[in-house]
Amino acid sequence: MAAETTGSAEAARPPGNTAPQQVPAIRISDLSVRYGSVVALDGVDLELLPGRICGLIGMNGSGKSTLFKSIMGLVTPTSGSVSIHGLDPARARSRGIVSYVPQSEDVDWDFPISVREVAMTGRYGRQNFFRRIRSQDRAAVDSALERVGLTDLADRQIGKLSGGQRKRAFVARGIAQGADILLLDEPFAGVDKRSEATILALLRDLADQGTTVLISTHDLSALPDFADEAVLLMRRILVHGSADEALRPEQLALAFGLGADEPLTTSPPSGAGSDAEAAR
Ligand SMILES: Nc1ncnc2c1ncn2[C@@H]1O[C@H](COP(=O)(O)OP(=O)(O)OP(=O)(O)O)[C@@H](O)[C@H]1O
Repeated sequence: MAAETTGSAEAARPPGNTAPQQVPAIRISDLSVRYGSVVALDGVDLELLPGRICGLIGMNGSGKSTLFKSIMGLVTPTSGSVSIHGLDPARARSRGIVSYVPQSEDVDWDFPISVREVAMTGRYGRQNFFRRIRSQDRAAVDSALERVGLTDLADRQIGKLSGGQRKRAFVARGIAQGADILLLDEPFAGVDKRSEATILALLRDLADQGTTVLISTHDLSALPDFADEAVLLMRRILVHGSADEALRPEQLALAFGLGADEPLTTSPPSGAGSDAEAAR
C-alpha cells in the first residue's frame, strides 16, 4: 500500500473549494533532522494555511516534538528548510509570531510564577532590554486572561491550577503575544472532557480569526472533532489530509503497527523500523 505523501495544504482543501490559494503560514521543504545517528525527521514537506487547525499524530518517537522545535527554530535542520510567513523560524519566534504550549511534563509547576506572569512572558519580545511593563502589555495580558476565562485566577501560582486551566494559561500567553501560529504539544493529556471542549472552542475562535493551530495528540478518537486537517507522522509524513484520511486503518497500521517499539535509527537492527521503511 502506497502512503499518501502530499504534505500540501492543497490536499487539505475541501472538495469544490475554488477560493484563491492562500499563502501558507508554515512552509516546510524536504526537512531532515538528525540527533547523532538518530533520524528524527526525514524529508518532511508540509504547508499549513492560516486559519486552520491541524492535528499531528504519530507514535512515540515519530518526530512530533522535533517538528515543533523545527518550526520554532530550536533545532538546526540537517537539510531542508522551514519558513514562517517567509521568515527564518528563529526570527519568527523572536518576533512573537509563533507561540508554544508545552507538554505538561516539560513545565516546572512549582516555579513561583503566577498565571498573569506566564501570560506576560508572551510580551517579552515586544519589550525593551529592561522588560519594563507598559500599559499596553497589561492591557494585552488582561484581555488574554479574560479570553481564556482565567481573570479570577490571574494571581494564582501556576501549579495551583487544574490541568485544563494550566493549558489555558499558556494559550493566554500566545494570545497576549499576538501569535499567528500556535503549537500545542499534547494539550489534552490529563485534561477532562469539559476543559478539553473549552480549550477547543477557544482554539476554533482563534483559528476563525486567522491563527494557524498545530496540535499533537495521542487521542485519535478526538481528532475528527477538532481538526480541519491532520498529519500522520513517522519521521516523514505518511498522510496530510482530512482527519478521516489520516485515521484510515491501513495508514494507522503503517504509523503505529509492527515494529512500533523499535528505535528508529539510521542503522536499525534487523527488522526494526520496518514500518518506516514500508512507508518510504
Ligand atoms: N536531544 C535528542 N538527542 C538524541 N535523540 C533525540 C533527542 N530528541 C529526540 N530524540 C530522538 O529523536 C526521535 C524523535 O523524537 P521526538 O521527541 O521528536 O518524538 P515525538 O514524536 O515527539 O515523541 P513523543 O510522542 O514520545 O513525545 C526519537 O527517536 C528520540 O529518541
